[in-house]
Amino acid sequence: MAEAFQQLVLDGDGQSSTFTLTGSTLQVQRPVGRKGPQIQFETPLRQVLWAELSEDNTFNVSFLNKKKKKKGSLSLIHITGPIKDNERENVADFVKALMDSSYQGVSQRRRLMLLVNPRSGPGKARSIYMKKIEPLFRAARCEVDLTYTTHSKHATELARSLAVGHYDAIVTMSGDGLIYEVLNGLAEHASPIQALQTPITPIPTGSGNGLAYNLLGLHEGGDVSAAALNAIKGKPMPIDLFSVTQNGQRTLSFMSQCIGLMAELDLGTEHLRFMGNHRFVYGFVRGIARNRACPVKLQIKVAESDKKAMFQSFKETRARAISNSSPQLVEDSTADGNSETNGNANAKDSTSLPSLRFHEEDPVNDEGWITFDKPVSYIYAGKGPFVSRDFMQFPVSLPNDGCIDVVVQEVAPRSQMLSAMDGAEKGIPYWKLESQHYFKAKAYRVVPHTSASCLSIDGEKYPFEPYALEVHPGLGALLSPYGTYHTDFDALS
Ligand SMILES: Nc1ncnc2c1ncn2[C@@H]1O[C@H](COP(=O)(O)OP(=O)(O)OP(=O)(O)O)[C@@H](O)[C@H]1O
Repeated sequence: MAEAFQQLVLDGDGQSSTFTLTGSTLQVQRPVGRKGPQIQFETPLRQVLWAELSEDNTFNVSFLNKKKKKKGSLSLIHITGPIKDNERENVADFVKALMDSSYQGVSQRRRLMLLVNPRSGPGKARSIYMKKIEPLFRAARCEVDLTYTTHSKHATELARSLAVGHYDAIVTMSGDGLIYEVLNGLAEHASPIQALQTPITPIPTGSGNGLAYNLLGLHEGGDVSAAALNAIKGKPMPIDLFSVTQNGQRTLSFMSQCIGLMAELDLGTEHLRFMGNHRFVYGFVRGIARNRACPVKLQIKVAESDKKAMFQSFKETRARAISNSSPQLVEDSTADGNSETNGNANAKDSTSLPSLRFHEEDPVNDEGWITFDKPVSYIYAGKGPFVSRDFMQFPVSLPNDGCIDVVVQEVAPRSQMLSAMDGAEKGIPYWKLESQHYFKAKAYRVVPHTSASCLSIDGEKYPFEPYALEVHPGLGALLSPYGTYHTDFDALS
């Protein structure tokens, strides 16, 4: 265990720099120029990427510092200075203490498979990688295996033949779509259960980056440096995945499925991409103006439907996860090169995905299934509170509670539907909108009675035809600094 407090004073040309290691931060005080004023940094140890004493008596430290002006994004700082021969022992002790405490419970020199989609979002992923991410991985001495994806499904092909155990994480620079491709590639791997235990983590350069916001929260979710730091220091966090079957085809989903108004406002406005994000607002308002039902048969295997009980359980589970996983304090099972086992540990060596339990023709007679019998405006089901930066559709979602959150919006008066936009970024409709039903479910099935709508699975367009879904507890893994999603949700005051 590293000492809680340690100080290093270096006397470069008569002007001293002081490095202080407290229990949780590194403080640096050094002169700017020969006679300039002192500059001060105080950075959490989690943001220290590397420290070393080189053979030629140079002390180097690299860390990420929060810029106060630039919306609090992280920037990389290197400090280098000569030391004297007689300081070597002292400096070596300090470097060891700093490295031990900065990487407590986390393996150093992570081996990362990095997939950069140069066409994602506004098309800047390549330059963001060169300018911001590569220097950061280099500073942390990560071993990076980089591929620029060249075509659709390229990530699936690479994940399908992943060398299991070779990487500590798969990092994507794109949007949520590339994660979906990676997961479905891992699902087609010869050892899918093991392959899916390789943690995945996004660096947000796409147009939809919901997962990054769920992992890092609203403040850091859009910061590519914070996301790269999560790749370097995040801890494996098991997540539930979903099997969706349609027309005999099985795919894995990690984020959401949507039909009715909320799917139409996205997939039904693709021809309006030139409008940017305004197209979603246009699609929403158009949907409310039409205010039509999406006729479907919906059956749900319900685990919980009481909003207060779900909220209580969310608060307790979240608090437990955070206290078990405060940064720097958790054992990292990737430290020895083996990824963390998860809820499917007993199936670790299996050569196939978990078998399907709830996809039979008509499950209504089974225990726990209900049929939703009111006219439906939309169904949105998924995992992770945010489906996009400004829409918290699943406020009580937990990464591995073995459930999918299913939101069913009844057809309601237009004024009520419009009020659903109020506080949608904070999940307020969960409490306020009585016509919005919320279930924790183990499985659900949808049979459309119309062809006039859309089905979106993790943002991808699927035929608007019958499908069934079931949850696989802890089948996948992400990296997280917090052991749970970094979003909060409160009771109405
Ligand atoms: N070099 C490439 N050229 C074209 N498409 C690619 C390339 N590499 C990957 N893709 C595809 O680009 C898609 C990117 O999806 P993703 O959600 O990650 O990013 P995005 O920019 O948010 O996408 P979108 O705006 O389409 O939602 C993936 O479906 C993938 O198949």
